This record gives sequence, structure tokens and C-alpha cells, in this order.
Amino acid sequence: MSPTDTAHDAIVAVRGLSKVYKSGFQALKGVDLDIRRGEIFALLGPNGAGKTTLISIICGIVNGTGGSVLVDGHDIVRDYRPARGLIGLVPQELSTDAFETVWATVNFSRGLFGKAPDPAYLEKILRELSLWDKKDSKIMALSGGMKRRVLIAKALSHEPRVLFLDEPTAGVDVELRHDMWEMVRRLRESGVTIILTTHYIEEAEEMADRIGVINRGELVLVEEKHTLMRKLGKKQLTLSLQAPLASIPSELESWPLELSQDGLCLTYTFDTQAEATGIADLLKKLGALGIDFKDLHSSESSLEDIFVSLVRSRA
Ligand SMILES: Nc1ncnc2c1ncn2[C@@H]1O[C@H](COP(=O)(O)OP(=O)(O)OP(=O)(O)O)[C@@H](O)[C@H]1O
Repeated sequence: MSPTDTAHDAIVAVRGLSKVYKSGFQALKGVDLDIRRGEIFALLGPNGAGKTTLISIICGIVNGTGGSVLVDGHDIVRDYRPARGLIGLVPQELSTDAFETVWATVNFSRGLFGKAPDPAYLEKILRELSLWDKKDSKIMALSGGMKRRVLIAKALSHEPRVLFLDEPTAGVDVELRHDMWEMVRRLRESGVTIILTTHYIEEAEEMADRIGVINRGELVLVEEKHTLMRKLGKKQLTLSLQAPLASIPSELESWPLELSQDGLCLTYTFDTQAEATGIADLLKKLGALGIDFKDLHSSESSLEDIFVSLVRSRA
């Protein structure tokens, strides 16, 4: 694919984006990122990495210091209105008038974008979010989970093509988390592009088509989820030995082995990508050395392990 094709395919194109806050702190350092039309993109990063800053600039809440962002070809600074009209943002906190009803709040949000009232559309989104029977309730009377749903309804009120969710499931219970995942999938099926930030690796693992990792204001990696897991994933083979070893025999020094403190477990770590894992050779060698094992099991690294090692290696 040529760079032009990529740009065409991107619904959000971020180029050389930097942000220096008034304090002098550089929160973003030249970020380049293309979000593909119709994908679910998860942005992962530790606290303070720059996730909210990046989203806030794309959504026009914070001004960037350098670089550019196009949303479906509209520059977010020069063409602010059409760019912003394509975007829905679900922020972390609800800053809506607590005395308003759900219906009034969502209807008002739509109006802010200059869209004509469309009660049928609002009814549809409130029903999909299981908020219909709460439409006349005041926001302050809702549970935390329901308030979250209101945030989503507000963000969807003007029929955006790109939806940003900033930590959508932080602090919500498991049931609501699964409901929200389901809803995000349905939205994607209806053609909405989704960008979410999350601390929950499980969420990225479950939902995302592609994953971006941001650390200290730099996008350190953007990859298809499956490729990422295949590329960086490691497998471990653990052997439970019949008799403890005092140390790893010198004949096995060339193998990346680890011996547990009690000398009873030998762990061999290998790349899932490697053509030959070396397991057969290792087992042969152990046999020749008279090291017997009673059990063996293998495990694969999760996205969490991958993420932690990526962020650590760059710290
Ligand atoms: N208004 C501001 N003035 C100065 N520094 C700021 C401001 N807003 C954010 N920062 C700093 O910029 C860095 C990035 O913050 P940001 O909120 O983008 O991170 P994040 O990845 O979203 O983190 P979290 O997961 O904790 O929300 C942090 O070190 C933060 O302290």
C-alpha cells in the first residue's frame, strides 16, 4: 500500500503531533498515527503517558503545539466545525447538569452540533443503551453505571462517525463492562470507527483490531493485535523434576533456562515465532544427563506481559 492509499484509508490522520503544556512539560513528542475507517483501535499506556492529551487534541479540547490532525480530510484547527461534527467523545467524567433529565441532556448535546432534533434517533440510542426507561430521570438520581451510559448517549447524539472512549470501563462492574463491549461492537458494525484508551489489557485483548502503545509522549508501537501477540509473545515450558537440582548443569548453559529456588522446576522460555523451538533437543539432552521430570506444562505470554516488557524496556 502506498502512503497515499494509507492516508486515504485513514479516517483520522495525526502527523508530527506535539504538546508542550504551559508548565513546560512535553506531553506528546511528534506522534504520527493513522486510524483506519471502521476499526476498533485501543491506545494503551501507563498513567501520564499522554493518552488523554492525544485524544483531547484530536477532539479540539486542547490545542496542540505542533503537527496536524485531519479527521476525514478536515483539519481540526482550520476546519474545526466539520471535523468536530464527525467526532463523539466519551470523557472519563460526567460534567452534565445533575438536575437535568436524561432526555433533555442528550437532546441538548445534539443541538450543540447544530443538528435538527430527531426524537426517533435519540429514542433508538437510549433504547440501545438500556436508558429508555430512565429518559425522564434526573441525572443525579442515576447509578454510576447509568451515568456512564448517559455519557455515551451524549457522545452519540449528533451521529458521529468516530467515537473516542477515554477509559470507558474504569470503575464499572464486570456486567456493565461486558454490556459496554457489546455496545461498542454493535456501533462498529454500524460503521462507526472506535478509538478507546484503557488501562485494562483484557479490554484491548478482547476488543481491539489494532493496538497502539504510548509511553512518555511517544507512540512506541502500532500493530494489529494478532500480529503483536504473535510477534512479541513468548512461550514457556516448565518441567517439574523428579529430584531437585542444585544448579543448572554446565552442559545446559547455552539454553535460556531458569531453575526455581527449590531446584524442582526448570523453565525454558522461547519465541513463539521461532521456526524450531528447540524443545525436542532440550528433552533429549535432559534425558542424556539423567534428569527426569514428572510433569511438564507450557504457557503463553498475555498481552499484559508484552505491554509491561515494552514499557519497561523503554523506561
Ligand atoms: N494542563 C496540564 N498542564 C501541565 N501538565 C499536564 C496537563 N495535563 C496533563 N499534563 C501532564 O501531561 C502528561 C500526560 O497526561 P495525560 O493525561 O495525557 O496522560 P494519560 O496517558 O491520559 O494518563 P492517565 O492514564 O493517568 O489518564 C502527564 O504527565 C500530566 O501530568
